[in-house]
Amino acid sequence: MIECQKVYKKYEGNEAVQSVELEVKQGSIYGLLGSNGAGKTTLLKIIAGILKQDKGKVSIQGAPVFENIDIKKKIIFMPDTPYFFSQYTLRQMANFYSSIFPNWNEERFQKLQDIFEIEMDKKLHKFSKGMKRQAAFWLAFSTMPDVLILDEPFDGLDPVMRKKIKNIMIQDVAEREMTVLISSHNLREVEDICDHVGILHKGRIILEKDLDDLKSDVHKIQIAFKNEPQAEWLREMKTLHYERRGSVWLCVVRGHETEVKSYFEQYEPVIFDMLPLTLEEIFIYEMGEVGYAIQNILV
Ligand SMILES: Nc1ncnc2c1ncn2[C@@H]1O[C@H](COP(=O)(O)OP(=O)(O)OP(=O)(O)O)[C@@H](O)[C@H]1O
Repeated sequence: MIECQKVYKKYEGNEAVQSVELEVKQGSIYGLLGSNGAGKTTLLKIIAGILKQDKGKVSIQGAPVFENIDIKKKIIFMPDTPYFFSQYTLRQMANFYSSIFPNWNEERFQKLQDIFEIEMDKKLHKFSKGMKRQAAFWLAFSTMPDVLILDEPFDGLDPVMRKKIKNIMIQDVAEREMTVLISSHNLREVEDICDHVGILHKGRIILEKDLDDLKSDVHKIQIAFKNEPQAEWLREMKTLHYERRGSVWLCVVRGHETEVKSYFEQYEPVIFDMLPLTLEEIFIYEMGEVGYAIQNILV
């Protein structure tokens, strides 16, 4: 659905996006994570066809996006600061959107009044930051987009509104296979809705994973023995981390659950617990392995 091949963009000597390969499948929600200045906005604008890459290919539904009006009618790009015509009300903005987006759904727009807490006939520039964000989502959802590209979309929204918006998004993904690409510098903000995540660091994707694979593949083990095994007992395991707390070992290992279990059970432990890892822990261990600090996206 969304495909980037070796995408590169430079601003006056600053290589903002470097050889990025990225694929977002139809009906998937992809979280693009990265610290400030990582290149997220630049990449999203390239994908949305607002900026042109210097090198590489970008396509949506198999077609290049830049200057492609037909594709752009099916995409919504929501910038980190929503933009509206300065003197317009939400109703007037809606009329404008309906003239541009052929799939505009007036019935849905009316229905969403029950969700969003903003007045339709008040000028948008008088709204607070969070209300403007609500208005942007209201308009976006009413265009029935095939692809939603969101730059830091939850900034300024209260927790209740975040939840409501995430629910509508998930519903659209489930019911009509909408594809979503969300940038964020905060893993916790997006981990409950994304099925894929990619981490952008200094213009490069340094990690890309399916979240279910990630969660099912990494395990935290607490283990203790009556008779301690030989010093190199963990050598056969793909170990991301281990430490000893008194007589109990804490190990983070990668592998299939059954294989991991049978490996540890051969040592006949007196304590053996497999504990779930939070996504945050998985990232810390994974990234530790490739040698990058990612504290910024885990705040
Ligand atoms: N218009 C521009 N002209 C020159 N350099 C730019 C421009 N826009 C972005 N950059 C640079 O490109 C790099 C990537 O910026 P970008 O805005 O894409 O990062 P980001 O990951 O979205 O950051 P943030 O999380 O802070 O919004 C940064 O070093 C930035 O200074």
